[in-house]
Amino acid sequence: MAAGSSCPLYPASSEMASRVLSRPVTFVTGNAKKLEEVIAILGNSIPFQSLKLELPELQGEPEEISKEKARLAALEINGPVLVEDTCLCFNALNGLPGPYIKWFLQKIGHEGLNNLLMAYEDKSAYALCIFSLALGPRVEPITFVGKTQGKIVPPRGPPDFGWDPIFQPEGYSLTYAEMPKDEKNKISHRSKALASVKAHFASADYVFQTDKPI
Ligand SMILES: O=c1nc[nH]c2c1ncn2[C@H]1C[C@H](O)[C@@H](COP(=O)(O)OP(=O)(O)OP(=O)(O)O)O1
Ligand SMILES: [Mg+2]
Repeated sequence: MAAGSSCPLYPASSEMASRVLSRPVTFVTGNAKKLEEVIAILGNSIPFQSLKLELPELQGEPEEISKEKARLAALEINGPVLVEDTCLCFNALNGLPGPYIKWFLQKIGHEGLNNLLMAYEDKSAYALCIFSLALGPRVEPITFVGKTQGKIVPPRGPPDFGWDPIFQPEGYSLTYAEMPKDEKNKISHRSKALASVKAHFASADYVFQTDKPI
């Protein structure tokens, strides 16, 4: 879903409806696994490049955290950027750990996350991905949200990406970690959000001046 904002772009000429971006969008993340998935899901649909950068993250509501990341990234890059923030939300805990999942995972691991739900019958959870696109440093970011419902289970599958081993999406008997990558990428929070990003680019009619030096 795109929470709208006006586009700041400058038309190439007054007659042209297309919007010209000075260069391809830079996807900024410090997480190589996220980047792998974004590359696999986007394919050639949007011209983009990537930059590995650890951005400071606000505390607060997921959408604001993601937007603020985009603002900081756009300032850093001085151009169009795409970032995302991912949450893992436990229904029994009213959505926590949510955006703080990275720190929970780091400190208490898969077992600790399961233990958080020990006192509750309700093990349901959802994975939430919020992409923010900022077309430049002075432009309000636009957000795109993807959500996948599931439940928290004892870890199964390779532990190579975050909380994948403990998240079993609804309607599946495998955890994200046990699924073949292309299967996860069909149903994941990230692919749902990226479907909206792609739709936005398909309808926005941007023109990329890829010949310009960065
Ligand atoms: O599909 C996923 N499957 C499993 N784990 C995942 C997934 N997506 C993010 N994760 C992990 C990474 C981090 O521990 C936390 C989100 O935190 P988040 O701030 O969004 O990611 P990050 O700091 O690793 O990268 P970034 O530089 O883009 O902020 O959940
Ligand atoms: Mg982060």
